[in-house]
Amino acid sequence: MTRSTPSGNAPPSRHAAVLTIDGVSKSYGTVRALDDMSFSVQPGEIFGFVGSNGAGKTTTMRIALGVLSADAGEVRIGDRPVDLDVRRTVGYMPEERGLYPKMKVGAQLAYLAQLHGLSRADADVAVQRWTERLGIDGRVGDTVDALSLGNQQRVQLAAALVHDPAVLVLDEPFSGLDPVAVDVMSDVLREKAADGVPVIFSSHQLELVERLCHRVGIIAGGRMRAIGTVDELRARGEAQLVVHAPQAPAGWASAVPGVAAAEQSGERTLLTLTPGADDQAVLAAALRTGPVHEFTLRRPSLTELFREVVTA
Ligand SMILES: Nc1ncnc2c1ncn2[C@@H]1O[C@H](COP(=O)(O)OP(=O)(O)OP(=O)(O)O)[C@@H](O)[C@H]1O
Repeated sequence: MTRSTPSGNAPPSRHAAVLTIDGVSKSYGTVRALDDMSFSVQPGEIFGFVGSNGAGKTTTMRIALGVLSADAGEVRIGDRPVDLDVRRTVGYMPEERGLYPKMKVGAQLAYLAQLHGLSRADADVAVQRWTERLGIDGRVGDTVDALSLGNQQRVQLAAALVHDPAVLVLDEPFSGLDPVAVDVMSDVLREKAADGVPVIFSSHQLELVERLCHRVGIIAGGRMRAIGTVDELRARGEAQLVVHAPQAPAGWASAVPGVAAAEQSGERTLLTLTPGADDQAVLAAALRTGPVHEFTLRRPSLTELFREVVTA
């Protein structure tokens, strides 16, 4: 029996494609929406794309799908530029949504699956599978406009998934979903990623992004301002310490080396450290004032980092 090794000689699966945005620029008239945007999303990676309103997220995603052309730069899936054939392998959820309101849910999903190359029989199986998974199997006979907005969004996600895409590009897929639907959507994205699909989605729900994404890109003014795992990004932010030293006199920390700022609140002090500061020296200084009941390193949340990055 022959068996391929994990690192081995097996042919790459059809999902093993990197999504690469390479030096993409785009202007609408005089508005420069994207300015030399570059990043890539690996197979199996969930990439969160965050930025203020108008930062360029939708423009990037539309160019990634090939529905909008770039002025400069290129998008590739694997080593292939995005053309019509490659587009059919992408599952896309547009921000403006794109369903036919008067068409029945089941028929519409089957039609979209066939547009992406599935046979009628395979399309029916996929529609059954994804409507069940997304909790809308009871609505397949209804027209889209008879559904609530959240359920329309579930249909929209089903539309992005019915053809078993090799890449998922989702523009604000979580907006307007109830907490149960958020959980279902999150599970689906994790499953697709575990199956080797590169997943990119934009969102303003930063706690969700922090929880779900392997890596995050923060964009502002059409440029990538920060990119990395959440831990990497948080490590770049200012380190802060919460110190509970009840006998410490006011101003005890101001002369401690490595302390850039100190803010006293009752018996606790919030210290902002200079880069590379020795927290153990700070602990020793705190202990010289008496007992220390709490000494906690605090890193900024993604929301705090976001504010820092987009206002810089
Ligand atoms: N069709 C268009 N015509 C003119 N300007 C546009 C067009 N589409 C987008 N823009 C401009 O390009 C910039 C980027 O917009 P884009 O929609 O990509 O941002 P976004 O990050 O998706 O924002 P949001 O979070 O609000 O959805 C903005 O300044 C926007 O006004």
